[in-house]
Amino acid sequence: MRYAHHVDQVRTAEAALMAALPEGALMQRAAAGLAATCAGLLPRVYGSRVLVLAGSGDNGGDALYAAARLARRGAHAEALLLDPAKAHAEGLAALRAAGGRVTDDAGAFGRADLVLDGIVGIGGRGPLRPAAAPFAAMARRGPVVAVDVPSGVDPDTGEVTGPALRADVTVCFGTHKPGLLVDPGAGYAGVVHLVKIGLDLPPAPVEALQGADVAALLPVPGTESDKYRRGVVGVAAGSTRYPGAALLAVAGALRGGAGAVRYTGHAAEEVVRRHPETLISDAGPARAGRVQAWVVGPGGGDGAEHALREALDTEVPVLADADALTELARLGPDLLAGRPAPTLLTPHAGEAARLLAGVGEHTDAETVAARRLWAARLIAARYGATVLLKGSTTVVADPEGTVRVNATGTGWLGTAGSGDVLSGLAGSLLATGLTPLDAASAAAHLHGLAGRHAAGPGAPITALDIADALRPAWQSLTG
Ligand SMILES: NC(=O)C1=CN([C@@H]2O[C@H](COP(=O)(O)OP(=O)(O)OC[C@H]3O[C@@H](n4cnc5c(N)ncnc54)[C@H](OP(=O)(O)O)[C@@H]3O)[C@@H](O)[C@H]2O)[C@@H](O)CC1
Ligand SMILES: [K+]
Repeated sequence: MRYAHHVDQVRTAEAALMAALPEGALMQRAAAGLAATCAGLLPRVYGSRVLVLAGSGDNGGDALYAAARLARRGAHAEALLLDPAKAHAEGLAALRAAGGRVTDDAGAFGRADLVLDGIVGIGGRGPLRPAAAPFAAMARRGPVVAVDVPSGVDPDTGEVTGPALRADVTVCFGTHKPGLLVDPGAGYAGVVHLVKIGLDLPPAPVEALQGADVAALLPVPGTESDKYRRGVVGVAAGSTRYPGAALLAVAGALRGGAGAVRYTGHAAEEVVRRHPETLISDAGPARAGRVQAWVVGPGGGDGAEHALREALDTEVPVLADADALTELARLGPDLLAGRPAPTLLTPHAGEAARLLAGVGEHTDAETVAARRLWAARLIAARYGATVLLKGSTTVVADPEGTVRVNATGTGWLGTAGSGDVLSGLAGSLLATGLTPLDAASAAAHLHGLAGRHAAGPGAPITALDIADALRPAWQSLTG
């Protein structure tokens, strides 16, 4: 598991630890870890050109001390001070003592074998300021290593509102920051290395499951299991106009761990032809027969409201997607109030914007994509439901405030019907007894892996390719 903490939590833990340590000890721990990572990135430290972009705070201090360590090993280290009057005095003295020097030649950026971005860290707000902004667009020769956070990325949210410095590697201290795990910020962070510095931190508000965490969640049928004990997932999807969504949701559900899939809707014939193992019910969710979770909405068309209302009237968890979300946004969160079982909503950015409009927060898909944590948390809180917000880095938020992010996805997943497979998969995991938070985060992880598996080194994929790749994706976690 990767854990991420907010800036105020880091500051509190830092203050407690600093009080117990000799002055400067924490910064030396950070600088030592940073210098070690940089040394590993350089073919050899001796003779290589290292440039520090140093801002006005301790982030610049970390970078200067790290450069001093590299200078002591023979690197040509230079520092470009963005706010010379406020540069970290002790760090600068250490760099000079080690043979490094200050430069005001911006061309050093393009010549450096490695650039340390010490412009701003957790003290940062907003985009790069004018003195640093040109570096965001400048050609580079060697890797850029962000110190703690890529400058210009909001550490708490991952929001990027203007120029920011794209890093190849980010070395963060004590804990991850949410902005390193959530896009668009995550896209600026590159590979993230954590340097532990001994902070005593509270429970993390944002976490990212790793392969082993997901493997531990996935259901394993016992020897006594039969299809009913493993869980039956109901799928109310598809319409005469959109039968394909039903096929894809069922395809995902069949590979999601439930023992059986029960389908109800207008695409029964197509579903059985393609997936003969599916149980078919003529009645809607209210009378379709026993299931442990309902998936409702993909390709639902005009019938989506009726199916949603019937599913919500049952006593089992409900996953609402696509047309069911549009209906929910129109009808408002009261529709979910008082349900005896949890609800999982799986919007893409456009549907999320509709759900937000349903609670009086008028926004658009672009804003949702740029403010993913905000959007997912707000929908979860206002609808009292768990939310899986699809897109680059999927964000899962539950109404209690826990957030999980998933980074296994690939751009190739952005293909028609991909979301239908995901909702079937997540619904299937719900039916096996996982909580909405676990079902959604495991499904997002598996779906992302399946997309990568299907796309291989890089090729367009179809939604059915993703469904077919769910089995090898699952095996790659449990094997
Ligand atoms: N916490 C820990 O456990 C440890 C922390 N450590 C390190 O300390 C770092 C935090 O240092 P910090 O508090 O001095 O703040 P920092 O990020 O350097 O910013 C300095 C000033 O920059 C300014 N500024 C704001 N936005 C800006 C922008 N967009 N572009 C340009 N400038 C901007 C703003 O000042 P302003 O100009 O607004 O007055 C702000 O006060 C942390 O990230 C880590 O590297 C480690 O050493 C050890 C353990
Ligand atoms: K930085």
